[in-house]
Amino acid sequence: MSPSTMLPARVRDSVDNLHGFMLQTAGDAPGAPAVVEPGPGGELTVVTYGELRERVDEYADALGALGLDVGDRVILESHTSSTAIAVYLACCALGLPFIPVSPETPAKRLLAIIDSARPALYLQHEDGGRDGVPPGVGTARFGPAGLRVERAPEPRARRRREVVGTDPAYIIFTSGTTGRPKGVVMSHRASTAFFRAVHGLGILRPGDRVATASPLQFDFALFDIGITLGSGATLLPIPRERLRWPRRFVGFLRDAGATHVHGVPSIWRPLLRNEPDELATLGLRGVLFSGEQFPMHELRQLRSLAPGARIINCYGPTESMACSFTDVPDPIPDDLELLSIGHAYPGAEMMIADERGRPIERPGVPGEIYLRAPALFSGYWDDPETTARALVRDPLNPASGQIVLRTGDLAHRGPDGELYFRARVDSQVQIRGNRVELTEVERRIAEFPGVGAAAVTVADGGSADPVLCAFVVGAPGEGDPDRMAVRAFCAEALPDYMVPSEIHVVAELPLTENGKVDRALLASTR
Ligand SMILES: Nc1ncnc2c1ncn2[C@@H]1O[C@H](COS(=O)(=O)NC(=O)C[C@H](N)c2cccc(Br)c2)[C@@H](O)[C@H]1O
Repeated sequence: MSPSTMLPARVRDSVDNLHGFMLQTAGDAPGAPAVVEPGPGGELTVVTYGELRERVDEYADALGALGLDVGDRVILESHTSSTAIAVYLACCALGLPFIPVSPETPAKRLLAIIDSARPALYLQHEDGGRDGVPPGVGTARFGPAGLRVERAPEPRARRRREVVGTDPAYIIFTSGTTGRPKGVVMSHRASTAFFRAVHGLGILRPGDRVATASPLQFDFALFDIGITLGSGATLLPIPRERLRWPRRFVGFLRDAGATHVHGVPSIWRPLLRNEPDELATLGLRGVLFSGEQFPMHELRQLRSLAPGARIINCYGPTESMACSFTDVPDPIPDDLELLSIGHAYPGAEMMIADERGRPIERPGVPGEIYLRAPALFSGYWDDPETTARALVRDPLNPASGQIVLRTGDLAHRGPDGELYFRARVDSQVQIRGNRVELTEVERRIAEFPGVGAAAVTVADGGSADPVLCAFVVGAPGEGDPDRMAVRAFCAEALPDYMVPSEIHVVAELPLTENGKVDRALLASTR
């Protein structure tokens, strides 16, 4: 059933669209809880699927009245919330590509995104603090009372009639290495195909309560929204300020009755260090992590504090949403040094190939991961050259016209064909003429008994070779690791050019907006 807008229906139930996919439960069980979030007074309130659908219809009517055309972009500045989800699904129903940004996004970066995406409308919360949105972009505020337009979008020609499955559903702007933001465009067909395939893995079911830790501008958040609502489960957006206070983080999980926690590995570091006993009493049934490797000591500790929980290692770039979901073994074998990223989700396939695109079959030989899947991004916004480097002809059958994704990640195959992530292709450096994978050095340092997590960067060595710098935090419950002992531990297993010249013990590792370890910042602060 499409929203009751004044316009003729733009989306038919038979056409792939995230709106229909995520609200099917609203039809089956309107009374089921969709989102649990702090209300105006801070107390936890429940928004049911039926209430969510009503909000979506209200926002679709309000947005529909602005005369926007299919394909006109809408930027939403918000944390994850039932209102943000209602705006997101209303945009899907009207074919308005959704661009999420978080309130923490710096003004300069936001202006770069606006300059690139040329949105029709900029939406922020009723009491959002953003100003200075350039003229030419409509502005409005949303809240429980609905939508309030401040500056109407410019009138535009209406060329489109229906939302088509290959139309963009959302655009995620990631911080491109060149500093110019890269917009990853994902279509309705790709994202619904992905969620349908992943649904078969049985990660969630109705009644599960999923605490989501990622900011809205990270596709991890859109994944959590999609897989939770698509499974008829309940989403618990973790208030941002709680993530930084372990006791309040655990308190939220307990008060909201979380059964599952989804987030990048780094969200666990403060909890494991400061509130292990509280964590152990939560009775979590599932943990899903993605975005970076989970340091082995920390993962072992989490495993012991959530006995019986299904812990899933989810690997994949935003350009594909994800490639694989691999269960962490329970128990984790003592001699396990490297987590597998397994095989692609059902209906997709990962293969590895060398620099010249020749497939690699032999176990242990590293190569770049290529993904064959129905759920690939449409391309980078307004950047055909970079797109052509990522969406390439199938190396196995170039003549076929099939397009596969070059992930930019290095991996090798294990004995049963399962993959092991090694590094980003662009994170390899040359030290004294030797190729060094920074991730390999990090992994070795993180094996040292007293180290909880490590990050390795290269600092410009001036005229000489780049200098390997390691930043380490102590293992939970341990003091500062002995730097000389760490260095000796590296020298036992790594060639001398891979032994860090500098080892800095830090209280914590700095994180990016998306919660990953911020290596660029570490490299610049040495
Ligand atoms: N599990 C791992 N082990 C190791 N290295 C990982 C893992 N997952 C990623 N990465 C790295 O992060 C890169 C990608 O970064 S990204 O584009 O910001 N996307 C992400 O991080 C998040 C990713 N889209 C995602 C998040 C949640 C659910 C789904 Br479904 C998909 C990958 O190319 C890898 O280099």
